[in-house]
Amino acid sequence: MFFSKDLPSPTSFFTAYASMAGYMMMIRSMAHQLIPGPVQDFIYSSLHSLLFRSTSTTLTLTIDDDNMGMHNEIYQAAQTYLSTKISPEAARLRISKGHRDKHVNLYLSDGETVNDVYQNVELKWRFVTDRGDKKGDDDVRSEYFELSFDKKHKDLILNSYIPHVETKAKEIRDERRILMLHSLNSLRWESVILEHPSTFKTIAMEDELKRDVMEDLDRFIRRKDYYKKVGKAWKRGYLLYGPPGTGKSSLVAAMANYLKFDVYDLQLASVMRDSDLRRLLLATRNRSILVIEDIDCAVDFPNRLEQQQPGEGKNCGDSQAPLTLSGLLNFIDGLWSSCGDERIIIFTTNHKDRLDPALLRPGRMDMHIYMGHCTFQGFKTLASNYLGLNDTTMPHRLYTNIERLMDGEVITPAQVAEELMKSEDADVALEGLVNVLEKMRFKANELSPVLKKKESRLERDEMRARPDTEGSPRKNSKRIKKLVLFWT
Ligand SMILES: Nc1ncnc2c1ncn2[C@@H]1O[C@H](COP(=O)(O)OP(=O)(O)OP(=O)(O)O)[C@@H](O)[C@H]1O
Repeated sequence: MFFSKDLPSPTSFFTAYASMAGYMMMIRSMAHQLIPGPVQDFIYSSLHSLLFRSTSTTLTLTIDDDNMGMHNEIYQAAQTYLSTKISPEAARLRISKGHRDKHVNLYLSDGETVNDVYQNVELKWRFVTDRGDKKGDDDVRSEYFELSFDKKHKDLILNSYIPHVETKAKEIRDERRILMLHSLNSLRWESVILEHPSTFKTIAMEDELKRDVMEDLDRFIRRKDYYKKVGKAWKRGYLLYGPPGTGKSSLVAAMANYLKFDVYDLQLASVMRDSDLRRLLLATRNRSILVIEDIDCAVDFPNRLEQQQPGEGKNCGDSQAPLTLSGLLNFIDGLWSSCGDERIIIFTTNHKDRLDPALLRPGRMDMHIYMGHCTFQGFKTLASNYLGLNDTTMPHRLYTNIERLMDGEVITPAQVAEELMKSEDADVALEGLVNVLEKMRFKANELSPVLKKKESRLERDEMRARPDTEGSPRKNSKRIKKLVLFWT
């Protein structure tokens, strides 16, 4: 039991307190002078973690944009992912727009937070701008995200949530991506926005072939690690062949839209030398499709060699050497494909039989795709595109007629499209198509097999006697058609 007479008097209490505080101040200022700053920080942080470690259940990951001098892909992914999760209450946002962006992009600004939920786990993102010790010195500024969540979900977040953020970010980027068409102008790539409407949904092709092509593209995109493992460059080659107007260019555009890849339209007729080709190919970007159209007539390689001036090098390794098919193929298989990722090359031709065997040998083009005349299935796709006729509702009364007349040998999809565009009234447009089909079939039946053979031989001889050159009207009209096609 205490008696009030045992307690110190207020005067002696305050005297003891004052001298104690004095000692503390003295120790503190001595510690400041004697112990170096970093050691003090270490002591403070150790004490802090000792005192508070056991009480905190939150884990905070910091994600900055530095990965040993390279970009940190998680930071980039977080930035894109969070831009779609910004709350309407956010008070400060950053705004930017690239020259290829259609819309402005919004990003979190300093101190702004985003709450997210993943598999019932609550997460909190915060964007931090750290200006370092020197206030106002922009050079020492670092920016990073903080991701906080309950510690017990650490494995889920690292192994499942972060990959989820990366996948979502890729989808968002792909969706936002503006495709470009690069064409040659005076041996330089000139770029315009590629807004071609063709997709795998709108293209008239047999369903099975369409599925095969899409699966092949998907597999190619998925297999980055596989290509690395087997030591092959991550590239894929396609040869599209078939008569004019069967959709080869449309398929190129559909592939570009599907993959969100830019298109480089390499007009070989304007490239005369190996060195120019190398420079142009090395200037192409990843995630792109290189198209060489009409390869059978675009590159008259034997003629180029004949045109070679005396004294000009003949070796394809010589930068002044004229372009040769083997030079082109070797370069595409070698340096070009190994110095970039996700490259696709497409050759198109109306005459596969005229191609150099070097192009056709196994392993050169991974997939040969035949684009043929319009089948009834292809017609239904076009009727849906142009007239809005849906296959699942009651078929149009003329469908039976059209199916009988269209056997995949008489009319091209381009000709069908032309007929369907003549009227917005489905009855009128389809009646027009039936008339055209009947005329075509009549003409085809009229020609006896002997006559047909003779006609195709005559046509072939005529083509041989009139080789395509850069300035020929046929070539020019085709090129103009292509440009119009791409730019509309
Ligand atoms: N398979 C198809 N599916 C949808 N539309 C097609 C198809 N084929 C042709 N078309 C239509 O016809 C037009 C011309 O087709 P496209 O240029 O793609 O054919 P192509 O086979 O590349 O012809 P060419 O061999 O003359 O270059 C396209 O703009 C498109 O409207």
